[in-house]
Amino acid sequence: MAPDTHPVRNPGTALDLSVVRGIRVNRSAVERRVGSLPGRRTVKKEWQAAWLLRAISCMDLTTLSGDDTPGNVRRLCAKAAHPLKPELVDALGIRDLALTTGAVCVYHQYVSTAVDALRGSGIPVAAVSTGFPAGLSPFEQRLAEIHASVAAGATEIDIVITRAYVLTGNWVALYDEVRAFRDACGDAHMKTILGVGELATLTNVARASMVAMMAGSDFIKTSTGKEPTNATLPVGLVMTRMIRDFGERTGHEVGFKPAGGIRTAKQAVDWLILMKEELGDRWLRPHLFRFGASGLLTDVERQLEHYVTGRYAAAHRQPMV
Ligand SMILES: O=C[C@H](O)COP(=O)(O)O
Repeated sequence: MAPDTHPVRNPGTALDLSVVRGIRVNRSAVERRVGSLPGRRTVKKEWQAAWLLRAISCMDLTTLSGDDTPGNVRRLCAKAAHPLKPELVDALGIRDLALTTGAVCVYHQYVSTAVDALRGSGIPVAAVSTGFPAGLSPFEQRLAEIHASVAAGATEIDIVITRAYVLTGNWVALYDEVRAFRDACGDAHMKTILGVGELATLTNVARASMVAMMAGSDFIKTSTGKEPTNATLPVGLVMTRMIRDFGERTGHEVGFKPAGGIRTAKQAVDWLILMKEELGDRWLRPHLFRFGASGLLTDVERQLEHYVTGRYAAAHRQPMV
């Protein structure tokens, strides 16, 4: 299944400060709602495999390590194109699906390596950009980084915001920054990383989400994977409620990408349940939902193997991606 292309983009709106300042989040209500989610939709065994295949198709298979090499990136791309072992594909009866991950996500340095490795596969390359992960390099340098990654063939750009703008309530500066990044992206789709673990409150997360969408983000993304706290379900609930709210106000659909610390098939299913409950089935497809994850595919493959054979593969037989 070649990843869905993004049919429509979010053009954004003017910054509406009265909307942004009017947003307040009640943490205990959020926690109650998150606590009720697992009981709402038990995923039956036979459906579990289908949900895990969906998780693969929505995965930005990621490597963002200081020791990345061209060889690692090429191996990651091969895995993205063929995420499951051929014998597992046959046992699941999904050869015709031609399943791939949603994208491969790398540092700028490896965009051209990934583009070459994925040529002909239809799998997009996403680049983390704008001084990832802290986002504190000079502004012109951050813009230049976007231009360079787009020129190298990235069709998705994951930008990071200046967290200080959120922490000081400088919504105009945040809007202008994200808008400038969006302009620099051109036709590349932009995912805006909020760095939620550094935003102090859920109200800040909600307001930053709204400003990022007003400024034209195609996706909002929780984390870089480098903050002390990354993707959590309460934060996910707040961000998806903002996506719903923005959609109701403007008619624009914005995607969601939880990232950082998502390593198990069970976590993946929890996130898919959240999306289905909060935003509906349209947000279970790669044009509106992605996992940002470096290690998740390993466990998903392991669980699918268990589903098929009734036992787990020995750890040494499970390739690390
Ligand atoms: O954007 C993706 C994240 O950096 C991945 O984080 P992870 O390595 O914890 O899965």
